[in-house]
Order: sequence, then structure tokens, then C-alpha cells
Amino acid sequence: MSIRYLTAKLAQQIDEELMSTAGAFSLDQLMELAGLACAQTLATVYNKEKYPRVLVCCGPGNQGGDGLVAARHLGLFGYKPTIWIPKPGSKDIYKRLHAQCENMHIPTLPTNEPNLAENTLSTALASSDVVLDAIFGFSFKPPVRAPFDAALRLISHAGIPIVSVDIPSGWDVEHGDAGGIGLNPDALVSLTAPKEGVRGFIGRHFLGGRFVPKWAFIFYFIENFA
Ligand SMILES: NC(=O)C1=CN([C@@H]2O[C@H](COP(=O)(O)OP(=O)(O)OC[C@H]3O[C@@H](n4cnc5c(N)ncnc54)[C@H](O)[C@@H]3O)[C@@H](O)[C@H]2O)[C@H](O)CC1
Repeated sequence: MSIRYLTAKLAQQIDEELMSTAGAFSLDQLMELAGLACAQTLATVYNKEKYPRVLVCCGPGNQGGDGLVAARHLGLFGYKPTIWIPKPGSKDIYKRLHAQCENMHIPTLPTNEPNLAENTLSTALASSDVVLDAIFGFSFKPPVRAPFDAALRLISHAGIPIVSVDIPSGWDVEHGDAGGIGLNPDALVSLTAPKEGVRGFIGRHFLGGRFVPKWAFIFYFIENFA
């Protein structure tokens, strides 16, 4: 099989193109599909009877938005999601997605005092069954800054399954877990356009044999993208 890999820059360009050409998808649409795919993946692998308590860890970028959408769908599927979001994104879409979760009474862990982000995360991990890692996606640039550096260590050592969105958080998109604190998820959901999927992160790290999660899902959620 001949595989051509996407660079982080190209992945961002595809994203921009999807939202700027004629008949473009809006960011809201893409994020809704992405977040739903994440929730469906988690539900496929970790059933709500055995793994009801999902800790949804959200970063400050669009991937954090995917996490908020996933939290809402997980709530609708009958899970008990809790959101950890130490640096909420400033975009309007992010605020709306978070408000939607609050309207559904999905709890958000308090993180507004020094060290609280870490302490609350630690406590929450101890009472969770599975983590949805929506911290960093294809715009991550190492090294990991606080409070996410400590958070990644806590999540890694929590001893509960991890489902990562797009790229395991802490991994350099092109060079893998170069910093040594990236997550090693049990399941990975790649959110991408058709034909580019296996050429992206999964192609580079999974098919290349450097990263072998138990499960890997590729969601081709934009069917007419060429
Ligand atoms: N492919 C698609 O069609 C879609 C993908 N989506 C998801 O969006 C992310 C990419 O989103 P983006 O906003 O570009 O970036 P990130 O979420 O990766 O985060 C950027 C965010 O993180 C901060 N940051 C970067 N490096 C560091 C660091 N070392 N330490 C701390 N913080 C860092 C940065 O400042 C930004 O605030 C993609 O992976 C998909 O998950 C969309 O849903 C749309 C559809």
C-alpha cells in the first residue's frame, strides 16, 4: 500500500479549505460531526453500564470544542460526563458549546484558583471510568505548557482507559511523543476527510508501527471532499 502522509500544516490547510470553498461546511457543522463521532466511538468501545463516568478533558482550541460536543452527546446517550476545561477557548462557538453543556447540567470541574486545575483533575480521575482526551489536536506545538503538562502526567497514571481525539495529547504531530509525556490512549479517533485519513496521523504513527492502540477509528465525516 502506498501512503502519503499529511503534515500538520497541510491538515490545517484542509480544515481551512473545507470552511472557505463554495458549499463550505461551517465550523459548527464540522465540530458537531467531530464531537458526535467521538461520543459514538467511546460508546462503541466502553459501554455505559461498565463505564458510566466519563471525564471529558478539553483544551483551548477547536479540539476542546469537539470535546464539549462529545460531552453533550454522551449525556444524551446515558453516560455521566464531567468536563475538565482549565483554559476555556475565547471563541464564541466555544462559549456556546459550554453553555449547552451547562444547560444540560453536565458538571464542569472548578479550575479558577492556582493549582486547583491539577487538584480537581486528580480527584476527578479517581472517580471516573474513562477519559476522553480532547486536549490538543493538529495545532499542538511542543513543549506542553502548564497546566496541561501536569495534567497529562496525572491522566497517564490514573489507570483508566483513555480515548484520544485525532492525536494523543502531548504528541508532536509529525515526530510523535518526542517530549515523553504524551498520552498512550487505548483508542484513537481520527477526524478527517476521505482519502486523507490513512495518510494522516494514523498512517504515520499507527500503520508505521510506532503506535499501536487497541482500537483505532477513522471517521470520514465529509463524504464528498476530494
Ligand atoms: N479536521 C476537521 O475537519 C476538523 C477538526 N477539528 C478539530 O480541531 C482540531 C484542531 O483545532 P485547532 O484549534 O487548530 O487546534 P488544537 O485544538 O490542536 O489546539 C490549539 C490550542 O492549543 C494551544 N496550544 C498549542 N500548543 C500548546 C502547548 N504546547 N501547550 C499549551 N497549549 C498549547 C494553542 O494556544 C491553542 O489555543 C483538530 O485536531 C480536530 O480535533 C474541528 O472540530 C473542526 C473539524
